[in-house]
Amino acid sequence: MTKKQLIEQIRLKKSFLCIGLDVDLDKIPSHLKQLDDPIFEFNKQIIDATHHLTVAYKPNIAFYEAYGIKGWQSLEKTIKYLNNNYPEIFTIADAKRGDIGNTSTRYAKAFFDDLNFDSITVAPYMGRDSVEPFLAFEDKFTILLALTSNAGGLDFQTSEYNNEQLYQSVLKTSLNYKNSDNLMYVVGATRPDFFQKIRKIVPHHFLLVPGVGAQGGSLQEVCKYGLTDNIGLLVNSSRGIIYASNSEDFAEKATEKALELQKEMELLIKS
Ligand SMILES: O=c1ccn([C@@H]2O[C@H](COP(=O)(O)O)[C@@H](O)[C@H]2O)c(=O)[nH]1
Repeated sequence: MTKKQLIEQIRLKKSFLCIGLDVDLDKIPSHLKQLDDPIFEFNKQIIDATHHLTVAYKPNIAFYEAYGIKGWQSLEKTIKYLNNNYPEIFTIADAKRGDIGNTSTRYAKAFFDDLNFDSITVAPYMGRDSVEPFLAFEDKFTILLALTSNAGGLDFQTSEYNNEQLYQSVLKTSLNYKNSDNLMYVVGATRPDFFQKIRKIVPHHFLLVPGVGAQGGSLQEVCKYGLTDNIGLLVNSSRGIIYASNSEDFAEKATEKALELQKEMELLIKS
């Protein structure tokens, strides 16, 4: 998918919502657990119930790897289901990869070529040659961790380094990477005070913003400085939507939660 197509979808749906598919078998409704592939069935029903309200889905790969080969098969079925039935949806593999160049290339092939995700999250710590192999893929996006939502994110990301904080250095340095137009950045919704500074460095790049919902981040606060003329945000909620109920009505309840966020987004886009 191109950035232009993503922006068109945001404008069409009046939504910059990303729904996280972080499936935990201990949390899904019990009636699904008797099925052959409960993870895929859960995802399918969540996707069918929410696709009109969201522009992106973000399976966090850890939730699939945790179930071994069966989990990986559920992931494959989920991304195929999305690509076949809702090709307009932007897909994010939240895998947080990155390694020496030839290994990064293999990660990129796995997620972009084999699984056909539109984007992947990547850790910036190993630098240019660990990130550029992902950026080499046309119409695919590399979402670099900049300032994460978790408490420990401040252990290193705000440390001073060459008279600036490490996350600022990640943003500035990565803008010089080859194909840096293919970059997006992860910035936690729990860090609203940083958005103004971040937008000074990356005024046009998309930010993937997790931390609304279960982690307590505020959509309004994120949008105050995060929104751009082309929206420039994908705001993620995982548990707050997919586990709104653990009964037979889980998909309806997910629709209700997604609709609440979409309506809030619609107002913010207008204002
Ligand atoms: O800084 C980060 C980076 C990634 N995440 C991931 O996003 C979702 C958030 O889930 P919620 O249930 O909405 O809290 C999850 O997959 C995280 O691993 C993040 O939270 N913060």
